[in-house]
Amino acid sequence: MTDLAIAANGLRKSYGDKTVLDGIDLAVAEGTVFALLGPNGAGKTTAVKILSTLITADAGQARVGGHDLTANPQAVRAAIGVTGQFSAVDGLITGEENMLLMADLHHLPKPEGRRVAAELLERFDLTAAAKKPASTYSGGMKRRLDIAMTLVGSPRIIFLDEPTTGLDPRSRHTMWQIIRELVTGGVTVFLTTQYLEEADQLADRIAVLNNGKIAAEGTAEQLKRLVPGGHVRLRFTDPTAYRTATHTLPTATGDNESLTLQIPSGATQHELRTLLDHLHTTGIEADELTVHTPDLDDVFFALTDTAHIPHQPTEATR
Ligand SMILES: Nc1ncnc2c1ncn2[C@@H]1O[C@H](COP(=O)(O)OP(=O)(O)OP(=O)(O)O)[C@@H](O)[C@H]1O
Repeated sequence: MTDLAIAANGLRKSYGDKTVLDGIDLAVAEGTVFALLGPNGAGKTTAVKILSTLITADAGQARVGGHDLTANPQAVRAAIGVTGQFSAVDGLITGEENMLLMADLHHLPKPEGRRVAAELLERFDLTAAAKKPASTYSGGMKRRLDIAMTLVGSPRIIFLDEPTTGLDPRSRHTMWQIIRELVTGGVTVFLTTQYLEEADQLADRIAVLNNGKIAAEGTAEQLKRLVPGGHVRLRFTDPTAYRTATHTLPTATGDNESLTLQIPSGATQHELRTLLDHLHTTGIEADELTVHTPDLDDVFFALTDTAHIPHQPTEATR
């Protein structure tokens, strides 16, 4: 079995009479990306704070980097890096000075600190801006500097709390690339996000946090199989063909305005072939056939309290 970078059991945390974490278990294998998904206020940041020793849990145990959180928080701190929603970047000093400050905090000898800072600034495409005050950086540059600062101490485990919130699509993709490179280098990434696509793109395993509990956990594919929602949609331009199809497909729901039919389907090869055979033998010609398979949005809406939020499903047109 792969060694676990993070292993937590029965973590609980309440603020007053509000239970934020109601006994959560986590297992994150070394060198993987784990995404903790959840709606606003679900307790994602609280989980990160506990696992990174910033606050203590009311109950439960956890080992991070092989060290017990309660017995050996110093060793945990030495093994991890944390980039939170409130960045460690000091806007009044330059990017380079921020990096050198981190190198000092990690007690790196001066020449070593300068070398590491220069290397990381280069790696995160910040060399040109290195001598400018960090307050003049864009949101994406600040996030990159924040991660670069986290890497000064060469952590094996990195907690990224909503690393791409508020970033434009290009900066988000750059951040994803950075995260992938970290993992290729053997780092374990514990990520919180509200972006389902982000979890889908990056995470080896995903846990959905809701009402203080892990509502579901698995790979993106496993989670997608948990929810119904797969269907085939047929669109017609000929009202007669539409009506005939409606009569011969009893499980279909129709929209008379747009002349479309929605047929529940797991979108397996067998189900699709059966449907296509049926259309062929009954002589029904649809103008368009689209297949919808459940995506992480479906999972999220099915498992969390936000089911009322409308969303646009992703569709593959055939
Ligand atoms: N120090 C605190 N004192 C009291 N309540 C707190 C404290 N910290 C967090 N909470 C509450 O705990 C709940 C979970 O907060 P947390 O920040 O962990 O959620 P989150 O999932 O990270 O949300 P978001 O996506 O909005 O960042 C919220 O209801 C929050 O108001």
